Amino acid sequence: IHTNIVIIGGTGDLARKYLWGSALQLFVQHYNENCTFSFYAGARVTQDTGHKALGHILENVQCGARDQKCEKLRPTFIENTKYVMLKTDEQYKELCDQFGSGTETDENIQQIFYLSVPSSAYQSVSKNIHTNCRRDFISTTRVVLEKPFGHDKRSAEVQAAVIGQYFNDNEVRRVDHYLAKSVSKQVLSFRSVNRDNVESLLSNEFVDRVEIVMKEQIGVKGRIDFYDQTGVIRDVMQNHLTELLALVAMELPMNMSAENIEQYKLRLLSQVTPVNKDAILTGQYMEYIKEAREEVKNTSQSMLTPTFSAALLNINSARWRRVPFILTSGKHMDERSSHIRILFREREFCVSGCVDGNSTFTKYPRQLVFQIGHGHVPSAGILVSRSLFKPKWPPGMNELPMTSKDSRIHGQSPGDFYYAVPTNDIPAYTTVVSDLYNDVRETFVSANRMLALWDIWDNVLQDTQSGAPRLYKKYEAENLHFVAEGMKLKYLSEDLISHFVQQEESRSQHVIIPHTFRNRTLVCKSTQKLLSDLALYIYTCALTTVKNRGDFHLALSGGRTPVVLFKEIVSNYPMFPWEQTHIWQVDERCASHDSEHSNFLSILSNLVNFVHIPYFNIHPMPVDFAGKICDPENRGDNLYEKLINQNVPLGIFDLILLGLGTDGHTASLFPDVKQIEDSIKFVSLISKKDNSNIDRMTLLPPLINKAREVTVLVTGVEKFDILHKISSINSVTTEFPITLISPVSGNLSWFIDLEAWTGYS
Ligand SMILES: O=C1O[C@H](COP(=O)(O)O)[C@@H](O)[C@H](O)[C@H]1O
Repeated sequence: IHTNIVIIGGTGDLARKYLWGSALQLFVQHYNENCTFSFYAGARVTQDTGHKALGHILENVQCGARDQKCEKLRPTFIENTKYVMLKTDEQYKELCDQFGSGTETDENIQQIFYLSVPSSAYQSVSKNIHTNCRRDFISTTRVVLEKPFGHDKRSAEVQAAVIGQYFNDNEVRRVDHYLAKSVSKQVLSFRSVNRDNVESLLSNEFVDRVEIVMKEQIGVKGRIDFYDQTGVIRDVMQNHLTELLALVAMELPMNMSAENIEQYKLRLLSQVTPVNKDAILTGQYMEYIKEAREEVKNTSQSMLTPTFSAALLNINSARWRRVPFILTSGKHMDERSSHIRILFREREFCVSGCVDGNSTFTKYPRQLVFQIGHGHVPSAGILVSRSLFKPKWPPGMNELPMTSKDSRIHGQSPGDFYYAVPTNDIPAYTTVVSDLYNDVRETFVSANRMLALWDIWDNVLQDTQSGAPRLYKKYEAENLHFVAEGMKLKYLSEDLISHFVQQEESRSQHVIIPHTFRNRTLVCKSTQKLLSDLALYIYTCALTTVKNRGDFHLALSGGRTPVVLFKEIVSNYPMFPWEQTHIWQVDERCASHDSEHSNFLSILSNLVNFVHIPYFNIHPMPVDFAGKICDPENRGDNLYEKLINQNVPLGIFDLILLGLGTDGHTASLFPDVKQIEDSIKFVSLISKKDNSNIDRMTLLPPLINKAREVTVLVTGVEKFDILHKISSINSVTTEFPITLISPVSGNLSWFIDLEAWTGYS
């Protein structure tokens, strides 16, 4: 077998820190004359720059102490590792053309592409691989993806669908490196060899609570931009911690095949009740906002980013009902520890001679701990309270006496535990790469599981985005102690720090963002995040509409705001179904199409010119008849109405993009203009002049309100006042024409940036 491993993003951080070292280990483990490898680091920088960067990385990829086999093979590994510039189709093709050369028999060539690149690049990289690297002689193709797998369920589905255009499920591997940690790997084996003791104990009859913890001492300085979009919930709780929960809580199959394990995990995840806003707390370390100011332009989102969270999860099954699973994770915590701690209820009561350490009586608490990483133990391993039961250890675990400089470990003295550690504590990424090669499926997250994980967290993410997290001091997070009351979590003490910091820095105005505005959906985020969400919304709507109805009729407004949105769509969605999309105009100025005032010119030069859309799918408003601009005799408005009736089924647009003026106008429906009340017509000329003193043509409310989706994009501080005014008007008034917009059976979604929402830039 010859295996080609391409690490795309091969000179980046993850590759430098973990992947190349793991690749060397893989090579040392498997290389022989029948099992050969070529490694490639792919990136967008030039051959020369990339080659130097890779050389530098490989110099630092070293063997373990006294690993002679590795020392001997390391030079061959380096010889077989090359840098390739991967930017264009040709470069991908040239790379993959090399895969077939050599002495191997044709059917024994594998290709593995590790995408160590931002997830926004997954689509274009996947397309390049699919287009240029599919060959008959390749027996196996794998693409490896790192999280984030979307930022909510919907985007995760879109990401999966996009990747699914190029690779089938069997070819895709999604990495959660917590599944590859040596102790995580032993959880099911431990449960299995102790089936008789443990399985009967793991239930609501005996378990008081389960704590799943990932505390880190590092912060996120240098990564604020990423972290503002992620926060601790998306970064680790939705994936690592919930995966750990599944490992301890799933039913244990008799036959531990990969398929069974997957099915049992999916069943368990479907029984976890989606996290509710009362069952989650968030915090932020105090320096975060300062770091954000140095790293990102707009910090209005940063104020809301959680760097700590605690959540109470419930499993709706006979085995686990009413047992609280408490998940906690934070940056800049007092210690580094990741563990699953199962605490059992007390059922025995001491009466005499019960002093700790002196008595043979059961010690409190009784617990089973999977120490996944760090903590106060000498090394990651499994701990069982001696008073619980004497465990058997699965193959690959070594029992050790517990020694520790700390007098208490998880609340017990070290000697009170049975303790075992993995014989080989292999770094997580070494296991990831090895399991990738050996096709060990349990280490990776299937598409179904990824979506099941989102089902648990999807709803609550919106809620946690709207309130400012409680502030805490670095390494001293006493302010975050919390209490579980029924199904709710509450902080134990008053929030004194936030109050103090607000006074000090007049920091935040505690932005409250509800789910709705004027009784319709509200999405409110930093400008960039908002634009990318709206672009994704339009893309998803286009895909679904094309799938269900064949054509996608999109009506676009003019003005400056949509221009940035067009750019977002053009650069992020090369697979947008333009062939099936029809572009219509919401409104137009009475000016020739090559005039700087023309909305059509703006749509043309910022969108249409960058995409492959059939010419006859573009429908400009007819304002210019051989130089006669908006001449009433030409009846351009009637003509456009007719065109719409002929081309848009039932005159129902699939999506209309609107904006909002500071005076409350939308489309070219200006305040108190008589035509905007016309209840018969769909399109009209508007004689009211705006600042530029130019007449307009516009779609009218009866037509707009028939649409399936209407989105109103509102950005910038100058929109704060008008939003405030219309927020409390429930009636329809021509004083604020936006109030006339209310789709009859379609959706109306407000996309408002934080500047417009708060009035602060
Ligand atoms: O996935 C992630 O994990 C790391 C922590 O990993 P560990 O193996 O050192 O426990 C975390 O720092 C990072 O934010 C997160 O994306």
